[in-house]
Amino acid sequence: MDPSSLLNGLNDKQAQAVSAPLSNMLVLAGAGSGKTRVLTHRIAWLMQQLGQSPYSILAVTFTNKAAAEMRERVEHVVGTNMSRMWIGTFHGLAHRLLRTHYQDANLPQSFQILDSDDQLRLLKRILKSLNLDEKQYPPRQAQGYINGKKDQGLRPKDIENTIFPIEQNLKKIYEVYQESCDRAGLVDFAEILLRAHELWLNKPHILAHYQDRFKHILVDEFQDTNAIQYAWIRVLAGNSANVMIVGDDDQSIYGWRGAQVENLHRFLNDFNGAETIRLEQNYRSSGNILKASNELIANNSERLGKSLWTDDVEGEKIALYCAFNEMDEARYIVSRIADWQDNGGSLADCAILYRSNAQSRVLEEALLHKGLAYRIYGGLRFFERQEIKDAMSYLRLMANKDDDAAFERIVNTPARGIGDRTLDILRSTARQEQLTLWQASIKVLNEKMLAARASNAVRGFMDLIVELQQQTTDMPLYRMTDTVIQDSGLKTMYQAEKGEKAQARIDNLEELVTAAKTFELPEDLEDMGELNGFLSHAALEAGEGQADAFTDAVQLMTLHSAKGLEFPQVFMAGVEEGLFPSKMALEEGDRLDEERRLCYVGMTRAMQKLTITHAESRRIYGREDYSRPSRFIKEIPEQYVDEIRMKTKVTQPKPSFSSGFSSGYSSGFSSSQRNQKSQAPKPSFTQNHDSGLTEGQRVRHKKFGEGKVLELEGMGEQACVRVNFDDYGVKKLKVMIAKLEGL
Ligand SMILES: Nc1ncnc2c1ncn2[C@@H]1O[C@H](COP(=O)(O)OP(=O)(O)OP(=O)(O)O)[C@@H](O)[C@H]1O
Ligand SMILES: [Mg+2]
Repeated sequence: MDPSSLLNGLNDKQAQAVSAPLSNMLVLAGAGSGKTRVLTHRIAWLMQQLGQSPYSILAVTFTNKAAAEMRERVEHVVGTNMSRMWIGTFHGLAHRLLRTHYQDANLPQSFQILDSDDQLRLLKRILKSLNLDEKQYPPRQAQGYINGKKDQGLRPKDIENTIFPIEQNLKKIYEVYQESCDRAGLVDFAEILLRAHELWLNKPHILAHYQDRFKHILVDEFQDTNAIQYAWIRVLAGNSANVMIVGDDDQSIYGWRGAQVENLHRFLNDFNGAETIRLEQNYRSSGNILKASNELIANNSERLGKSLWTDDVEGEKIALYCAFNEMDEARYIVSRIADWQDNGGSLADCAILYRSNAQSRVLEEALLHKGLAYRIYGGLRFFERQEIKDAMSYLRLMANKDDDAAFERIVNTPARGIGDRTLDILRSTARQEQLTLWQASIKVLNEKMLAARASNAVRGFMDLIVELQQQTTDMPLYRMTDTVIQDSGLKTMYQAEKGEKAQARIDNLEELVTAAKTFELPEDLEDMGELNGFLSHAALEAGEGQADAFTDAVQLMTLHSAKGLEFPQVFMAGVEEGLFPSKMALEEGDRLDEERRLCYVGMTRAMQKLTITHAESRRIYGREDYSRPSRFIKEIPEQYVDEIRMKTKVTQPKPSFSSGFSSGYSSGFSSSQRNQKSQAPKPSFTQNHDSGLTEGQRVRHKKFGEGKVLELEGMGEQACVRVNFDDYGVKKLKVMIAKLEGL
């Protein structure tokens, strides 16, 4: 391919970064300046112009969604299958390493991931067992302490003893917590990274293998790496890999979770000959939005300093709407989205961003009321919902009987007469004998430590798990999931609850079967088995995968999860003192700058139109607050803002807004304000293929039986096909190997 075509559509600075000789490099630039685009093109350049194999490339992105997009974009540019390239989040990649080298990492093959909710439950139990008062040692604080230490690479033995009893006890909690995770084969999120780092340090032959392999390491959003992530990359890179990092100090928004923006400087010191390339042209936002964002962020001190310009038109001013209350705010936003849609715009072009997850409920109600489809990223994550976690816990316990977190969750769900007293006996036996709860139950039963009824109940539970496991061994994953939902009694339990909420829970359980059906285990992880693969997928990709990509829907997410994304229409809701900046940030002075960066991230997501809203009163977290507009609004010069006046109050609510959304605002806006270009939907390609297969065709596979071809990609030896098998769900197969028979 002609090298210039890879550089087409790039400015000089971008082209310089993409086509640089092999070296270490930092691309430091503001929002929307094409950092991610440079990273993607660089990967293509490495392969096409410098003859590097995808096998030698490791790319780290911030979300699984971003990873999938990047893989797709690179495949599109280079036209080959990139399955041999490793690309993912820090957690996803580290998890993959641990799965592959579980023995060297001292983990059982069936180890499971402990999410933050389960982690908290486990800690509560540990506090109790140590006789520590939850008031003096709030479980969340202990959780923060443990995760914080792990993020710094510290085990309990690495933490110095202090004379302060609280610290000593926190350390003790960490110790006991870790022992019980290790016993149960559970790793929390921070542990995944820490163990992967320890794997480098303790197993030189494994490190050598990967150092030999990954000659090229590329990391997006580097400003948000924490100490352990930095160390992991540093060790892996050794002295020979070429590392390209891209980042923006103004978008560092995870300081509260241990991210260290100093890692950008550290990189320049630690990596030989690292050069900095700065990009200054913004291609995303129209003039007013960009200038307003620049002015806002200029209020921060200690910036590396960047200037961003655009040659795009001034565009529309930022709309600022002051609502009576949160319902009026939601209604306003929704009415604007409906207008946008009426003018031919697509819903997916609209994003509503908020500071706190709790804000989403009112927005959801307003969207439902208006009949607009929406999708939530993060927050109410599918795999975090109660009923899903219940069902997954059955699967987890079937995969690994020592999984204490799963045991605790379902031992009496649905209720089967195992009360607190019985559980206390199980827990204390487990603690005294250093056993897991499952092992402790066996002992308690054998030694007849329980009254007959309790003992029958525990036995019944254990039998159920063993039976479920035996009965489903040879089933495809989705049938296994379905069987568990039915035979565990979960479905019956939720059916008995009645009401809309219960129905939603049943719908979700059914959706879980679909999720299992469409789950694809990556080829190189086949050893771990479909069940373990699915469980890890649920823990790692919670929420990101929930979206049905085919429905046009408004996107709702927190400001944090909007990082790296862009939308023609952005609404920032609840921009009020105490909410954004948050109360906590206001109390701890040094966090104000980080909130401002978060505001900058939010504003710079907007391409054509940014709307900022705040409410005079707001009911949130169960109380009513009267609030002032955020200081961030005042920091945006007036010339970029169009303040929307509320229409005169109407006493009669509009009929279509009879419930809940009946406050003052009465009509939509003049259409002159809405002449935004709408974006055409992406075309979908149906291709013919040199394999002789076509999309939509029915085929037969020796093992998986009959199914329908969903998608074909790549050519020749690399050609792959995705087939939805009637009994086994979606599988991605190499055409050469699969030997599909057309029907
Ligand atoms: N040279 C260019 N010509 C035209 N469009 C470009 C160019 N470079 C980037 N873009 C477009 O500008 C937008 C922003 O690019 P990109 O997402 O790579 O920026 P970024 O620096 O990674 O932003 P963020 O800091 O928000 O992650 C994208 O739509 C991208 O396709
Ligand atoms: Mg980016």
